[in-house]
Amino acid sequence: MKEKVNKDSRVLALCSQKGGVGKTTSCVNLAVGLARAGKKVLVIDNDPQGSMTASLGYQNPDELPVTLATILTNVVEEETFENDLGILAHQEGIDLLPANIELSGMEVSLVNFMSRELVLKQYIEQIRHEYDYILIDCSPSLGMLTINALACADEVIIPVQAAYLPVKGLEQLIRTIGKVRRQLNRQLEIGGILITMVDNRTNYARDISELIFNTYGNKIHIFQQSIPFSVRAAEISAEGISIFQHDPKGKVAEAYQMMTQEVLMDEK
Ligand SMILES: Nc1ncnc2c1ncn2[C@@H]1O[C@H](COP(=O)(O)OP(=O)(O)OP(=O)(O)O)[C@@H](O)[C@H]1O
Ligand SMILES: [Mg+2]
Repeated sequence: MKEKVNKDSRVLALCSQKGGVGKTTSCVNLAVGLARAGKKVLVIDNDPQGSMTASLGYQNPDELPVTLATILTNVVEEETFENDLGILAHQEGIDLLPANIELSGMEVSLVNFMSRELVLKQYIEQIRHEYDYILIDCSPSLGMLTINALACADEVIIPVQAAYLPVKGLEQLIRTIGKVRRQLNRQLEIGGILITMVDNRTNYARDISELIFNTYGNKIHIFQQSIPFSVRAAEISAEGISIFQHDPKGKVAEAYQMMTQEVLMDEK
């Protein structure tokens, strides 16, 4: 049977060099949100910490024999491989390409490779027809792995934690995205800033949200729906499931559901 060619697949990278802002949590919940809306979704763990891999139930990522590092090595060495190599199926209907500490070696070994920024892109081009959405969870750095994600993404989603002044870090990230757009990937767009961990009881969180809207609102899309702070969100990584299964009636599930709708509305 001929495979369905999906020309409209979207590749979204969740990216911020600031650590702990909710990239992985948002990647997991957006992915499951999209799957619940009937989309075929692959998440790629592009972080040697393997946090998303652990969050999706593989608590010891270092024991996994085939990961993103295997795939990238195959691409570099021009080995042919099956599209489903290394893909794990999660109980909530999404596919996962896991990562572990082995990926940190790629950061170095890619440097000597000729098309070092386009290694992940080669893989994505091989598999993207099989998915509606491919989500890439980046590590908190702007190193070679993150550049690889930006070089193959259609859009970047930038989670920003509503608890500190993000302006400086954001400027650097936006500059990097501009550079990648000019030099490597003319399609790249900023899909939006997602404000996370909002504690509505504090004025501070409200001030930060307002500041982000005032500073960037006229040039970058900011998701209308922000993600509230809740210990329920922090619990999911230990459970290996999304917020939709862990606390389906809670405010975080509702927020990710609404945010997912915003992503779906942007489909071209
Ligand atoms: N809405 C939320 N409310 C409360 N805690 C949250 C929320 N979202 C995420 N967390 C917790 O905050 C921490 C950081 O979140 P997460 O791992 O998603 O961030 P990250 O940007 O991927 O981090 P890193 O930069 O290390 O990859 C985690 O312990 C997570 O469980
Ligand atoms: Mg993370």
